[in-house]
Amino acid sequence: MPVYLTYKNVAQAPEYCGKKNGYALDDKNCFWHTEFTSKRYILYDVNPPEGFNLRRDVYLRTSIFVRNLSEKSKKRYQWHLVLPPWGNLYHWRSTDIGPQKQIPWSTFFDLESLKKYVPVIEMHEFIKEYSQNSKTSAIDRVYILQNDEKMFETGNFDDKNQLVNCTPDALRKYQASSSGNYGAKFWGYSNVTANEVKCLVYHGTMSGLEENLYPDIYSSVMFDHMEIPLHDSYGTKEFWAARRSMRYNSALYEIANDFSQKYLKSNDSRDKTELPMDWTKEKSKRNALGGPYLCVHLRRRDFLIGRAGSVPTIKNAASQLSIKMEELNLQSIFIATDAENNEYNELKSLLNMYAVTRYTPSDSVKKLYKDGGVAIIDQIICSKARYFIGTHESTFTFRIQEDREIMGFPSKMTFNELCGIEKCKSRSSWKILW
Ligand SMILES: C[C@@H]1O[C@H](OP(=O)(O)OP(=O)(O)OC[C@H]2O[C@@H](n3cnc4c(=O)[nH]c(N)nc43)[C@H](O)[C@@H]2O)[C@@H](O)[C@H](O)[C@@H]1O
Repeated sequence: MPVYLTYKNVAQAPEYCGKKNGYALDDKNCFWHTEFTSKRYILYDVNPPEGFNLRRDVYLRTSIFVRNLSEKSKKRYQWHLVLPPWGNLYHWRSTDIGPQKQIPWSTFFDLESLKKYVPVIEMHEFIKEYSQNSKTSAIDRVYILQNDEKMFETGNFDDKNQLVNCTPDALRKYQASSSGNYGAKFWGYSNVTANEVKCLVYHGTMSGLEENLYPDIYSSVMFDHMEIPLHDSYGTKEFWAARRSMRYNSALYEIANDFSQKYLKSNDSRDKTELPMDWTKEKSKRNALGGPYLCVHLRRRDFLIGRAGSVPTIKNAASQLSIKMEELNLQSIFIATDAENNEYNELKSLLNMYAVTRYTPSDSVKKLYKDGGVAIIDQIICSKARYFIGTHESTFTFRIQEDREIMGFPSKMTFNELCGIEKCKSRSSWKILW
């Protein structure tokens, strides 16, 4: 992609640029200066093992960063955030629904809502828009962000933003071709390449990345390992505005609502869980009642190994849930879980004095919305329960808690966790700010 703005002023354009109608043509590709002259694109990717719900948090950090860039640049540049397609996540194990890759954000989220916070475009739109007449979209510069490994040795925790030589290991994914162009198979697209790849040791918050953008030179910059920069504004009004813009695909709400009406006697208007269509019209409230059921998010699988102390046995979970059900005088329990069937069945039989249910998607729902969509349906159902109890330090649980904060539940009905086999750990409760 040529650097449109640099040569927009013909007087400044190098001699070797062709000139036409008072504008300069790019020397390499002879692309015309068109309406894209001030468009700038930020792309990003995340460490492959990270799960769906941490990735959603990385999106929040990045969207706040891009929105701030737009505000600072005062229309000189139109900053756009390119949404990295979803795919190949470790936890998405269903094999009967075809490959789960290059999934656009619109499968899971409502793009119009996201756009009310920051201009976003899907990767496939970017490829079309950016490549113009060319066969490939070459991102101008890619930064591979790296942690400062020496920080703990030296005890120096100052912010860091330092270009370093890339090790062959860091560059493994970015093989350079004989033309010097890097073809990384970005998200599996063979027509997306990079002109330059740099390694950057980074320690600090998102806003510090700005000094690496050089928008007069580059029109597209990508950051790999975007999970490394920290939030500038975690828990602030700005954070919550970005979070509120993350409404789900309306079809997922419909599926979740149909299920809760049918099996959990839930109804938005009676349960006071209605929200305005437009998230910017939402107002602070604490009167949500929720449907007459308790929802538990029971995280298993890798948590049983990596976080064995902070998750309960099935027996113990059942006993914690029965105590709560009695206290709340409820009859129905909804279980959101990644547990194996035998664990779910054991829990269900231990709780046989209650109506225990979980959401099982039809084949067509699975095919259309994949494992990510099914996870969101579980999250929506939990977000509307009278009482929610989650799993310690699961980002899946955190996202449900945030949705409940937005809907206006009393905090004590939301910030609850199952105690693990060791002991109950202290809970975090990040309350909404308006
Ligand atoms: C400690 C870290 O924890 C992180 O997990 P954690 O935050 O729970 O949450 P996630 O990062 O979302 O990863 C968990 C994934 O497992 C599935 N999953 C978990 N619980 C449920 C559920 O109740 N219903 C459905 N439908 N699916 C569920 C779902 O695909 C979800 O994205 C891991 O991603 C990291 O790799 C790491 O292990």
